Amino acid sequence: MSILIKNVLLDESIMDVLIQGENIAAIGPELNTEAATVIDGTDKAIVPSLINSHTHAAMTLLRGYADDMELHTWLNDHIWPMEHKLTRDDVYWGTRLACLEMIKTGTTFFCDMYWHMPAVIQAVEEMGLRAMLSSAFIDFGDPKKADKFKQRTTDFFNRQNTTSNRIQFALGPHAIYTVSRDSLVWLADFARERNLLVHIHLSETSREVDDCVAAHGRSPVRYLRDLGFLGPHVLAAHAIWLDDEEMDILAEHDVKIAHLPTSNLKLSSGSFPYRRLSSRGVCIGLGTDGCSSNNNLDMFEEMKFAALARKGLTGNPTAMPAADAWNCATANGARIFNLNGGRIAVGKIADCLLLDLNHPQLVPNYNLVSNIVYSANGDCVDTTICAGQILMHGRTVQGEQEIIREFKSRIAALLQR
Ligand SMILES: CSC[C@H]1O[C@@H](n2cnc3c(O)ncnc32)[C@H](O)[C@@H]1O
Ligand SMILES: [Zn+2]
Repeated sequence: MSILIKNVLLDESIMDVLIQGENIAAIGPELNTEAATVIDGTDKAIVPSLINSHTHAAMTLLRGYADDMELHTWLNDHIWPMEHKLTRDDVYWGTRLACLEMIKTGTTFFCDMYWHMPAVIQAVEEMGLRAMLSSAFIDFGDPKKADKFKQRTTDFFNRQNTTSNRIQFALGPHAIYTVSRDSLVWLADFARERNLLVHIHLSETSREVDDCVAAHGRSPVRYLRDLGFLGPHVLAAHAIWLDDEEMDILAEHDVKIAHLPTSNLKLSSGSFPYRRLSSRGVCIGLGTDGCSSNNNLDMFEEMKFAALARKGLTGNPTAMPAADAWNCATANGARIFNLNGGRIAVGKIADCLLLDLNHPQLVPNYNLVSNIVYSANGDCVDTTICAGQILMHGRTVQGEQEIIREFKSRIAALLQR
């Protein structure tokens, strides 16, 4: 399968871009070649598609279900009781709706952590996206639950769960307050033996830090370091409440971070120390978190919130320039998940977007990155391509109506339980 995109804006120039198979095969001012599909790129810009570094996709099922409260009340009193009722089919349709929303807003890769993993895998396979899927682990300090999750994790990684090369798997210990010390050590060893990424919520609230100091005599980052948990394969979601030494520890261990500005603002979790981490060389990706703490999956909004929150919370308008927000959502995400993408160049994976340069929010076009971060939203995406497959063209995604219909019927059934 080949796609030729003619006369498209790439950086400052009008180019033709040829996609062959899953990769970008050629770029030039006028490519003299044939292709199975030809797209007119006039008045479109080609950019890399967006990388959502941390989400819980099926939480589309809980969009708007519990708002305007802090994390622990939100989780304990509202989200977890409701998640208890979710079936495999709920998660399947919740993830399909999430994938639809991501395709429509220009995201082609997401890092997920959720329940009912086979349902998530099936949804991602069918929707054509790429994903890193983290197998959830929560034992609440109960040895019986710990044994069950260890067995479930071992079985999961001993099976072939997919034949798709678009899907990778990670370990997903939820957080230090929901996973016992023994299990964290077990997971650290398991990750090293099998060369897996470990994805964990970390230092999200001041309460998490206070509770950790009370229980373990040290802060969350020091606790994980002392357990031998930290390393370049660790992805920490949030990482807000850090002192200088903890930032040094994260940098020394080359821990990766998913920054989740909307979730942090909505749950009033705290202010992310972007400059102090990035100046230490820590690789920071951007994510939405789930749809109950955001409440959507639009990474364009996320870039804007990231840049604006930094300025508002620090009083410094240079705190996170547009180019930094863009890099977090593209090249940094590619580095975290080991994707040969994050930019448009020959040999890179064909994960890209065509933005509609006639969309009112993209005119005039003095600076495309400025427009993308501060003006655009997901509606400015005309075409979404992942692994050389066109998932949306002219804002049409195949099967969209069926997904919305089935999703709504799952919600009706869920409310009867
Ligand atoms: C183990 S599956 C993932 C688990 O995480 C919950 N969750 C969603 N958002 C957050 C957050 O910001 N901090 C901590 N936990 C969160 C989600 O509801 C699932 O139960
Ligand atoms: Zn989360």
